[in-house]
Amino acid sequence: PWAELPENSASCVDFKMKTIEVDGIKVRIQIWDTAGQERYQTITKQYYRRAQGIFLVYDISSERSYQHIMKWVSDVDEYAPEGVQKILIGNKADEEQKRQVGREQGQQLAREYGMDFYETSACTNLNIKESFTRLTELVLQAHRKELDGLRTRASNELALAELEEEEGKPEGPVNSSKTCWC
Ligand SMILES: Nc1nc2c(ncn2[C@@H]2O[C@H](COP(=O)(O)OP(=O)(O)OP(=O)(O)O)[C@@H](O)[C@H]2O)c(=O)[nH]1
Repeated sequence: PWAELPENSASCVDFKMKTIEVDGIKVRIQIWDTAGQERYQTITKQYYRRAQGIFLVYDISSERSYQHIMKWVSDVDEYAPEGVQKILIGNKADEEQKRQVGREQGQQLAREYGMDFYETSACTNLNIKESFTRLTELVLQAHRKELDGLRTRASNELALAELEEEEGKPEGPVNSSKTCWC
């Protein structure tokens, strides 16, 4: 993937790979952490295009970061693929004494956008594994649906082609030697 990186992206995109287990299956995930600052957005938006799952993250100790989520959602809607899976994250849950955004506010916003919601902490590891596993699960589910749809369509088309072939066949020897009953 490095060959496809836009120029100057080193300072605004961090990349990691990780293997996690979902439903007993080992899944290797690529994690792209894009910078939040406005000045990098021409570059970072280009990464949405190939995303399958996205975490929209605010900081529970910053009302401003929470207000920004609407803007992130509209960017994601504009630049990410249609079936992209999204989860809302309220990070820094360990900073209870500095909290400016209530847990219910997070839940409410997530409900409005039809997303799952977690409060996390990168310091205490709260819900880190859970949220990554959930997002991976959602991505796998979405792809399974897509695959099932393709499979159904393919088998319908095959059945239709067989039917057409059958109907198009010239009448066989049994019919051609049929006695006339009239
Ligand atoms: N207490 C606490 N601090 C955190 C947590 N997560 C990140 N931080 C701190 O918050 C600061 C910003 O973290 P970053 O990971 O740089 O945040 P970011 O959203 O990636 O920043 P940009 O993408 O560059 O805008 C750092 O000082 C981190 O140590 C957390 O869960 N709890």
